[in-house]
Amino acid sequence: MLDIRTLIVIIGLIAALIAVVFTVTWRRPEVGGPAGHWAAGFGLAAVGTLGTALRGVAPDALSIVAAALLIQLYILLVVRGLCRYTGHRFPDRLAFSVLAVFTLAHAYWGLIDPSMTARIVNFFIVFSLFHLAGAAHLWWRFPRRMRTVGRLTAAVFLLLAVVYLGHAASAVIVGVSGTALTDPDPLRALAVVVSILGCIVVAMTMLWMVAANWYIRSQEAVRDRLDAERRFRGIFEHSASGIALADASGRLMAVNNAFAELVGLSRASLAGLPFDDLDDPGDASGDMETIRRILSDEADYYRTEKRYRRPDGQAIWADVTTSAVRGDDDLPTSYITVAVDLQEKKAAEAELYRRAEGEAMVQAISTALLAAPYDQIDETIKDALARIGQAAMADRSYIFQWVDDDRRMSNTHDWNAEGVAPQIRDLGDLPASDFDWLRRHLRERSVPMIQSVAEVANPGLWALFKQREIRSLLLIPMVRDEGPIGFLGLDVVNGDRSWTDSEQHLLRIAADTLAGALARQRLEHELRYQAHHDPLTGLLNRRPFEEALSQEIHRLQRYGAPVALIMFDIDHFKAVNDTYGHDAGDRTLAELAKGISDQLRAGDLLARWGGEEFMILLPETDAAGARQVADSLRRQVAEHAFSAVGGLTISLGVAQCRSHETLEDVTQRVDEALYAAKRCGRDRVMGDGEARSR
Ligand SMILES: Nc1nc2c(ncn2[C@@H]2O[C@H](COP(=O)(O)OP(=O)(O)OP(=O)(O)O)[C@@H](O)[C@H]2O)c(=O)[nH]1
Repeated sequence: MLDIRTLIVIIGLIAALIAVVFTVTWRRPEVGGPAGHWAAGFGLAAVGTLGTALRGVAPDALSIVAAALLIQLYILLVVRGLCRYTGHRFPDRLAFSVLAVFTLAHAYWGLIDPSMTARIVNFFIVFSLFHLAGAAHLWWRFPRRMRTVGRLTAAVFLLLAVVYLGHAASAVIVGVSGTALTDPDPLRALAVVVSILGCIVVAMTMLWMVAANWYIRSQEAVRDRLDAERRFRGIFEHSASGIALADASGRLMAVNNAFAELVGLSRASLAGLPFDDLDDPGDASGDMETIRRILSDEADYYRTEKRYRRPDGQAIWADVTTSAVRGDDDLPTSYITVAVDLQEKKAAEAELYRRAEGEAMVQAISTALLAAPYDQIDETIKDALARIGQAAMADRSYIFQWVDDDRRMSNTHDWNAEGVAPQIRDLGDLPASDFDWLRRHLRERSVPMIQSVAEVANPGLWALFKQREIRSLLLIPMVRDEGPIGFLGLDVVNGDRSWTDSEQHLLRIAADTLAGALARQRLEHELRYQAHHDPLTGLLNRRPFEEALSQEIHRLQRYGAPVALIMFDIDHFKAVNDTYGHDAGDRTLAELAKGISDQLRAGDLLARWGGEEFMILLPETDAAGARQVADSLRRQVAEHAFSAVGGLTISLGVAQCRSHETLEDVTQRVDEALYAAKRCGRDRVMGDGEARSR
């Protein structure tokens, strides 16, 4: 059997051990300050209990006083820690003043009035009052949100106060009934009571701490959830990204403003809408299958780039991340989609792509135009216009050039998208004065871009564009060193369109390339003209005439089509020169060429053969027909009064080509006929047969 004092010592030691273990191990950082207070409280409780136990070992009034003091201090600190933790102000000065008074009272009764009854009564009453005050405080003054804990603790305090009062009452009764208080048994009984009470307090406090800890945790969980919800709501409402919550069936439950803005619908109209109704019909994204996998916990999230379709038909690119929203059992119940608007990125990508395509287009057309032979320049320009029109997303691309010494404007080349009516036939010859407004632009090398014809203020222009069903247009000057030669035009008839600076830059390069090709064409045309024409009379010269004659001989040989030649020259032209001067002779030659040329049919070809000799090619004509023509010409010349020299005559030789002969053969025969006409007296026509017979 254990001695009762040994038992008390053991209980006290266990309590002290619990306190030390608690002090060392219980360091939850989130509890912080209160843990320290509680640990200190436990330490004091242990010491108090030990003190009480020692009192049992060595009965002494001082040890009871010390124990009482320590236990009260412990309770005070526990309540104070709790108050600090809950943010409630603890009346430090008042509490410690009361404690000091009670301690002095203990000291007085313990030391000065050693009456045990007085000490015991005093001890229990003070203890009881202290707990009553604590209970009242916890009951009424505890923070509202922890009221349950406060009132639970108050109830414990109240219970303890009642117990202490009971003890005080029993001590009085024992004292009154004359029990010898010096009897070791009542003292031992008292020591046991005190130590047991100490242990009860420790145990209750531990219980209370566990309950408080649980309560705090649950409060923290609620608070965390509320915080998380508040944070989520803040992110949801103010996020620049679109956020949409949808239930397991794919119907939208909530969307934020950014999402509503992204898809072009109001938040109210989006609620309850099937999420996939917003998808662009052109995208078979297979979202629902992936979402099914997320909802059945087979995938965490998925991210993709997809298009939503706005009510106005515009497709909007978005970077979309979809993940599951989990319920209390941690299983996916719905899903959340975060959509980041990619329009700018996609537009930049498209712009880069278009620029690269535009550069490739410009490169290709400049190579093709540079390499194009003279007779294919027009075709190559048309191909280039097709490429330019398609790259610039226009419905029509065309070239206008100033012609006739800038007096007229002509639409010389065009390309029209499928289904777009060509305009070139009506625009081949326009007065340049209609384009004065344009000339101003071109002179300044500015690009007149009309994004929407509806904005055009000039009524004449507006009517012109309207008549041609033009909605937007861009005109780019084509300028050479010598000045503007025309412009490259782009029309849009199926909607409004604007061209970015970089597009305009590329189109300017394309227009310069086209201008270069046109200039080369003009130059070559000029050189060819000069090479093929006689500058004095403007007639073809000998070489191209021979080419034409060869072709006719070929036709004759192949199809038997008759062809005849007339060769003529002015009679005594030397005398004309000598009499009137060389210049007058020149003017006379030009006048004769014009007069003869006016008399000929459209298919006939007049050329200056050399000196004052001319040759006429008469396709589909036999010798008799040629002779008739020659006679008529001779007569008209003879009757004509030349401005510089007056009357003149010409001699003419006629020959019909034979199918087996060469160009040299036939020209020689016609030359012989002319020679015969000269020999026979001039101012006459001679056939080659006649020439030989003479
Ligand atoms: N003004 C001028 N005279 C030219 C031109 N080409 C040739 N002639 C002249 O034409 C004359 C031709 O003289 P001829 O060959 O003797 O012939 P013709 O005087 O006309 O005598 P027939 O032909 O025999 O009637 C020469 O005096 C040339 O100088 C030209 O381009 N301009």
